Amino acid sequence: MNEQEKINAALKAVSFVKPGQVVGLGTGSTAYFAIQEIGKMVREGLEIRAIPTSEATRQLAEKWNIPLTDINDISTIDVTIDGADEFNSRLQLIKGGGGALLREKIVASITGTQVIIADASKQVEKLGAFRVPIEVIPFAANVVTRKLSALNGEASLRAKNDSTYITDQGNNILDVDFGLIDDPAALAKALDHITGIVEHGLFIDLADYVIVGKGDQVEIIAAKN
Ligand SMILES: O=C[C@H](O)[C@H](O)[C@H](O)COP(=O)(O)O
Repeated sequence: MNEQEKINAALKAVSFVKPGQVVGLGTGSTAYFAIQEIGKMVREGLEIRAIPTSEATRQLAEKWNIPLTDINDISTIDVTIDGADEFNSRLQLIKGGGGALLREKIVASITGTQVIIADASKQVEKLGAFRVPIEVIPFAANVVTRKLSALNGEASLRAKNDSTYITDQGNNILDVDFGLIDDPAALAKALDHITGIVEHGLFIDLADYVIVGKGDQVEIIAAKN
């Protein structure tokens, strides 16, 4: 994990933001730098409306006086800048380490240009060293845990400060070890069909670009369509 790589990726990503756009604001320690930079651009006169992907990001955006809008009042988001926990060469992602995957995926699903920013440690050949975060309704946590073991997934209920972790939607997170994942798209489809899962952290065909900081360089990787 390299802070300067995160900063460099974030500074590159904000060049995707243009005046008048609706902008999705991601969550996490990498998105933090992009939000801060967008805040400075707003202070210098950039006019945008933004949609935060978590309550933490909402607070950060408010601190920077970034104008916010309600996702229910718009039909598309022009560009979203967000982080990731892992990405592979097909720009498939694991997200949700910070618990924000549900709003992040909703935002990504209506975003025209999804820009992921990361330091070099996030780039992997196969996804899965980072456990897949899965948001579940509390009522179903054990039901889903048992169904996941049928998919060779070992689930742990996320905790924070000795209590069960609660998402912005009042749900829980299972962090699931599937080992290294041979076919993330197939696993994502299987997870889509488990009742009780609200959403999972496998992001398939959602990233248009990954901007990765590598030392003092920045690499922009575009999705192959
Ligand atoms: O739930 C959190 C998000 O998916 C984050 O974008 C992801 O965990 C990466 O966070 P960070 O940039 O702090 O590594």
